[in-house]
Amino acid sequence: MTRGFYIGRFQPYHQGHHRVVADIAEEVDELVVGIGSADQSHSVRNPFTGGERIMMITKALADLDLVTYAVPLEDINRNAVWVSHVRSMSPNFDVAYSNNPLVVRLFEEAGIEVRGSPMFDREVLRGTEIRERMIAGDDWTELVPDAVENVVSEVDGVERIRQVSDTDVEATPND
Ligand SMILES: Nc1ncnc2c1ncn2[C@@H]1O[C@H](COP(=O)(O)OP(=O)(O)OP(=O)(O)O)[C@@H](O)[C@H]1O
Ligand SMILES: NC(=O)c1ccc[n+]([C@@H]2O[C@H](COP(=O)(O)O)[C@@H](O)[C@H]2O)c1
Repeated sequence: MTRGFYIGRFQPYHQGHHRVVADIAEEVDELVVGIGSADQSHSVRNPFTGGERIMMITKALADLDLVTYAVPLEDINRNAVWVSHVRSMSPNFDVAYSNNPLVVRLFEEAGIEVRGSPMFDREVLRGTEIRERMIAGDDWTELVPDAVENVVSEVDGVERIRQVSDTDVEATPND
């Protein structure tokens, strides 16, 4: 039995992540999806809460023939103990999947095997691109699984990211 661990911010969970998970499913029996920066929300870079990202991932992965666990992970301000933090919150895992150089380094220093994954259609399949399209009013829905589109709609996510991306409205002078 092999259990994998795939970490990301998933702001939002998109088709690139989904392709990676489908590939990982060929290599492991179970997968922990670690939702990084789970304490961050309501900003342009991190619009969705940990709970909203749990919904996106749980619903998007429902059809996969793979046991998955979505685990929210708050950031901590000490990289040297981050892997211990992850381990304290996650089911045990045998191999971690990431392309993030800091994450790779921290897991390798902790003696955990790390595997990279190929990038799919990275020109457009990027959280940053999707958030920019939401703000601009361009079509972003084709870049995410249907389940994610539904969650964004349920939480009024497009209106939220547009509102928080706005600069302060000038106060009207009284005199
Ligand atoms: N299009 C993609 N194809 C394959 N892997 C991807 C793709 N986009 C992101 N990943 C990988 O998924 C993991 C989590 O990514 P993350 O949540 O930061 O998404 P992102 O699209 O890079 O987001 P952002 O643009 O918000 O930084 C990382 O290891 C990242 O390399
Ligand atoms: N010290 C820490 O809290 C720490 C260290 C390394 C990675 N992380 C988190 O892991 C996640 C990595 O995901 P990405 O590969 O999508 O950047 C991010 O949410 C990042 O904040 C946190």
